[in-house]
Amino acid sequence: MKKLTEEEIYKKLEDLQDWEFKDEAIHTSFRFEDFKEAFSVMTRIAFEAEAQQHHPEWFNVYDQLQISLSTHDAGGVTEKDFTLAHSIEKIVGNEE
Ligand SMILES: C[C@H](O)[C@H](O)[C@H]1CNC2=NC(N)=NC(=O)C2=N1
Repeated sequence: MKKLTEEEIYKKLEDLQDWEFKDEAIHTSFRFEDFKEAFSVMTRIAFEAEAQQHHPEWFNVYDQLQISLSTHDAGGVTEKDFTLAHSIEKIVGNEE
């Protein structure tokens, strides 16, 4: 999969709320009601990641979840990262 240019990445970020491009990856963070809510969302994301064969780098403490997406083989951000990002937004209820 082809690594996207910075211009392409910034254009695609316009369709995602609260995601940013930094260090060859796209990043976001969420805060939930509690740990149960956070881990429940993480479980749903995990199943979707498996289905897409594309997996998040993430960090969770209690009700907080930080997510970074990149494509290792490409050494940067590809279409696959944006596909998973939009799936994550749907799972958390920010997108239809
Ligand atoms: C073979 C398998 O599809 C690859 O190793 C996948 C697995 N999940 C992945 N996830 C992410 N985020 N980036 C990758 O490059 C990647 N590669």
